[in-house]
Amino acid sequence: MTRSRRVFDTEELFINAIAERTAALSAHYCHQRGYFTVVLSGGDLISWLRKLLQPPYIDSIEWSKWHIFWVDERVVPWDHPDSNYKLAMDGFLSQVPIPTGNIYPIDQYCAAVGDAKGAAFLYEKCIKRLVDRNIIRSYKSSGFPQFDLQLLGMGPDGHMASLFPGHPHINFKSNLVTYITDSPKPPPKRITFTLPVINCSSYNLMAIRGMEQADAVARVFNDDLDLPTARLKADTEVIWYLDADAASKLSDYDEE
Ligand SMILES: O=C1O[C@H](COP(=O)(O)O)[C@@H](O)[C@H](O)[C@H]1O
Repeated sequence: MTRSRRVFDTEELFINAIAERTAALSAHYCHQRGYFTVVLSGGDLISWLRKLLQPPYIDSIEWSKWHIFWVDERVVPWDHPDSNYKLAMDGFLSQVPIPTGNIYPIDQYCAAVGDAKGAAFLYEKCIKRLVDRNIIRSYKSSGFPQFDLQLLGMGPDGHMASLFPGHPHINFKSNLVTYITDSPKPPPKRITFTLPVINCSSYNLMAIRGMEQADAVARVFNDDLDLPTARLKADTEVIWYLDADAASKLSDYDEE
């Protein structure tokens, strides 16, 4: 596995780099397999995908081959303002021609009634079904899902997906998807990929901007394993895209 890190001076350069890398990986996997499996997170990440909605990307990407998943989801109705699915639909997915059947939100009924356990169970089942159909690759024949690209963000406390510092679920290994009902960041009910699934991904792109994240970024690069984000790996490459504020407490970095 390689780990690369780039620091960008402007938001424009930062979002251009996300679009460029995503489009390059899309071209690679669409050509190689006929599918591109993309895992989204919530938060600021979605607005940073906006370059993909513009030329040249909007016209050149083979959107019909994309399959969309969520690394974590808040267990709220699909149309709730806290829903990561709604965030992605409103800000990105509704504006690209990805077939509806290739978009995999959490179960609508579980979301509506707030059944976190049921939502995690059904999401795991959905992922396994797609591994069986060979839409999601299987990690080195282990049966574990291997996504092509996960687009991730980090909270100021160092959480990624819905894996929070100090919570035992960071060590869960027996499920692909787990759930919590006591998230320190609202809303409390969430489902999340477990760490082994996150770290199986071929590429993990972690995008972080802002001064609020600077302490956690410095701790991550000092390998402070109390922070879930410090445990991020990938099968091929972990790509860190930061802005100057987020990188400001690192001892060394190259600005672009
Ligand atoms: O609650 C969540 O937070 C993280 C980080 O969000 P950010 O806005 O600080 O980047 C996000 O990655 C996750 O998907 C979301 O559910």
